[in-house]
Amino acid sequence: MADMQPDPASFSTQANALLRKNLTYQKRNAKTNCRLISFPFILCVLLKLLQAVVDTQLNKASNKCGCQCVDTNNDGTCEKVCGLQFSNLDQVATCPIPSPPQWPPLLQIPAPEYRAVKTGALPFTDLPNGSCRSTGSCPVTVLMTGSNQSLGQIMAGNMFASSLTLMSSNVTDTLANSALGSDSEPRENNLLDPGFYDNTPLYNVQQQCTPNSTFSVTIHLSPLEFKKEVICVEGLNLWRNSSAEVNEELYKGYHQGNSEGKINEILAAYDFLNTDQNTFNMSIWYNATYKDNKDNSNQFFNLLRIPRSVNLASNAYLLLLKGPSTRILFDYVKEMPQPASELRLDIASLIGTLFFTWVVLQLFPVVLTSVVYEKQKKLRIMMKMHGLGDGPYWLITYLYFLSLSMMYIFVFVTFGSAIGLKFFTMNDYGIQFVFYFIYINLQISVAFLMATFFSDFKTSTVVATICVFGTGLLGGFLFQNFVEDSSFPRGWIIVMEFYPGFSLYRGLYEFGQYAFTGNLLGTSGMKWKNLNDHVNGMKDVLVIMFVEWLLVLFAAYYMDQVSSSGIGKNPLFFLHSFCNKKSSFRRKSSLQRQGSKVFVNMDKPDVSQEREKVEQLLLEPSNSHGIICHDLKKVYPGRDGNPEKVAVKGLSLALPRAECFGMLGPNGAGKTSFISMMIGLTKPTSGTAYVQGLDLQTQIDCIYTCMGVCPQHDLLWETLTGREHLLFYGRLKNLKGSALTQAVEESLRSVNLFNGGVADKHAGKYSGGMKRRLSVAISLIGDPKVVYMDEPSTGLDPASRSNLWNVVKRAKKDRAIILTTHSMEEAEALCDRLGIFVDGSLQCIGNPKELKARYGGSYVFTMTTSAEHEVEVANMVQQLSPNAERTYHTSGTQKFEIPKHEVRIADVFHAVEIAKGRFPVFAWGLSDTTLEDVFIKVANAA
Ligand SMILES: Nc1ncnc2c1ncn2[C@@H]1O[C@H](COP(=O)(O)OP(=O)(O)OP(=O)(O)O)[C@@H](O)[C@H]1O
Repeated sequence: MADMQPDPASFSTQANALLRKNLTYQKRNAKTNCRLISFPFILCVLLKLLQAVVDTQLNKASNKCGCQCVDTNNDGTCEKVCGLQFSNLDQVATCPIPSPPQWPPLLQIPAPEYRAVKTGALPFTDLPNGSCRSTGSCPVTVLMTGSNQSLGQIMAGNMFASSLTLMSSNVTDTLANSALGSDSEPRENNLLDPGFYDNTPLYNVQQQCTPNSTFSVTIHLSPLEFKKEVICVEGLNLWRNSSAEVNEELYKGYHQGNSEGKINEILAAYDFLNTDQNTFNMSIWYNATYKDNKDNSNQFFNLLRIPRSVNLASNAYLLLLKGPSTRILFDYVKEMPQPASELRLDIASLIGTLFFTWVVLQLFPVVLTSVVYEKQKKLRIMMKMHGLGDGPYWLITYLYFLSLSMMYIFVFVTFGSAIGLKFFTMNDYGIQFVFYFIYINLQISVAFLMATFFSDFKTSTVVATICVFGTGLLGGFLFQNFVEDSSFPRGWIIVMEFYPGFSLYRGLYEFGQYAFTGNLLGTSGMKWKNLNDHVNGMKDVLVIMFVEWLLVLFAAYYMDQVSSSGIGKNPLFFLHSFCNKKSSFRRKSSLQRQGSKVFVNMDKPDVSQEREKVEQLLLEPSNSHGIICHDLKKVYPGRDGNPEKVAVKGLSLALPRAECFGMLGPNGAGKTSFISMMIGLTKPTSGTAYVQGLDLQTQIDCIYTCMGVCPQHDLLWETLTGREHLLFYGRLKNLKGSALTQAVEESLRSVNLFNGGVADKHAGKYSGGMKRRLSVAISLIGDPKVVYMDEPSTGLDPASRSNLWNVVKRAKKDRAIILTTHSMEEAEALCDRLGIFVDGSLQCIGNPKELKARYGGSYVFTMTTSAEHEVEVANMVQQLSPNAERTYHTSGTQKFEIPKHEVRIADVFHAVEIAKGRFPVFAWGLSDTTLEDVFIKVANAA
């Protein structure tokens, strides 16, 4: 049997068909496209405008470097000179510093009560006793490691001259208090904070001093000089031979303590860098030795190097991105990075990060709702029923959304770069591409996975929108509270990064940070080599997202297979067979299994006979039948206190090729349940069916390749034309080139949709009847061997209906068609055989004539007279046929059923003529039994 199937379309043909359909559909949705594409433009322009507004504010005289008219040449002429010396605190940050001096090493000295002391939790014995904290006499402890101890000692000597110096503020002029010094709460290194520039060149401190004595140092910020009071501080330099030693000691202490609380103690004890325990950055310890590229020597001061300058930028992100920061500054920057006027907040970077998160996220609802929409509107299953395999569907839908999303991001990045947003221009485009690519893939996979849990696209839209905003907020919240807090366990951050919104935010934040810092320092943004930076989370984010993408994609495919798209597959579906498996063996075995259940219902010999025919066919397979249903049963489980419902009770039916079988039945009889099983919308509770020799239970995907369906409700894309629908389904049925064009034209002509340009009108603009005709045309295109039509002529005018009937009549010549209808006229006109289905089972089966003969072996005689002559009419009928039965009687009109074998038509005419002579007869009639009479009779009897 299986060899009789038409060649199914190959994977690439199906993919091609779907791709073309999607592209046409996308082209039609011009409004949505414009909105989608213009959004990045609008956003970029908005960012640029914002930047301009901020710049305007910063460029106001009150915020700009102060200027004065100075007689520089002593010739009485005034020349405008700007500079630090003419600026107040609001202006000073924007002053350019010509020929900036070398940036000196800076060290923040914690207040005495925070300095490192000996504690039980620490293995160090060379720290001072804790009592010094109360007296304020704790030395400033610096732990040094490296291979060159003498260099370290010399440098330390410079820092802490003799027993130690250093430094505090009390700036003598316009500069604000030093950020560095013995303030008990040292301030953050806000780039707008003038204290930031207040760097004391330690190497100038040459003189001996005793603790707490003060002396004045000169700060050279050419051409300016500042005098500054510094305080001598006692220092304690501890040498360790390697950072490994430091680590070991530190962690030993930690592990011995075996308590998380211990880490805080350790941090407190070592908090010689910082008064804020949470900002203690362990990485400073690890990087105790640092190789200077210039002289290739190990420089101890890099021990305290800021792990990456990006942290500086985080302070500049004002409130939004502000978090605890690394507060030590011990860096060696060659020169002031830029004129101070350039040191302003890159608001665009900041807002860019937030907006961009939102922009990328907003693609999520687009994908989710589209997938759920196709599922809810049954378009997905409709395509599947016409042969679109899961593979091509997944591939094309996935690639489609991927290209759409990538295009969207490409437009955004290109335009953003074109207008000079640092966020894009400063960071390596390669890293950006990889990041966006992986994230977009993850996002689409998550949308696909979520789509398997939704059946209503409106709900999914709401959920997706909540997800987007929730993700933004949660991502931002988590980030603000944990990532920037260097004491937060890294393991937890990695766990949090499994939440895609968080990883997105993290990645974009890293880009923003690098861009900002690069811009600030006049260097570059994130480069590939920066992925290895200790505190750069990008690498983790990329790896996590990549792994997650693969896992989610697999989960989405699996869930899609077992839970949705019509018959959900067995959870172990991947172990099952493929299309080309012969099914005859299965038939026999299933028959043998169920043989004992077969019963013969002598009340319905035609139904029993059909069942026997099915048994016979299953034992001796032949090619003669397109559909064989064997004991097909559907039971809906009880819900909300209702009992279970047996909708189809063991239906057996065999349909030869080239037969149109009509299924009649009252409402709720189970017709739709039967058709739904046959087209793979629901799973049979028991029994099975063979379509073209393929088992419905296990080979539904293969059955789809030779099946056509005209569903009860038209499943069409509103913005595709009738022709485009047929082209799409034709391609799915493996029609190509001129054969496709010809089939589509013929099809359009046959359902009267060809002339007058109707074929090229959007289906959304079709009348109900036109949609119905298109649905019928779709079900027949590509020569499917089995076709299901659920009330195909509903809503058609008589002319269209007759036209449609002709189409079906032509079509049934070489295919099996199952048709449900409530129109007896249609059933009689189209169906070779009929079955009347009541309460889940067939009550009778046969061709219309047989049924009428079997169930309607009588004539119907009707006569209308005045009321007083009713009895005479009844007597007349009684004389004609003693077994006649009055079936209807009201105010002079009576209806009788007269057994055909008891009467001759001529006798009836003769009797009526006589009656007319005796009393007035207003109307009379004699008719044969109609199918409707049979239907009512059978339905009532059942
Ligand atoms: N999903 C379901 N869950 C529970 N019961 C159902 C479900 N679908 C249908 N039924 C019940 O099964 C019976 C058969 O319904 P079905 O829709 O198959 O009848 P029908 O012959 O197609 O009716 P109509 O001609 O009105 O479309 C009805 O009693 C119906 O209430």
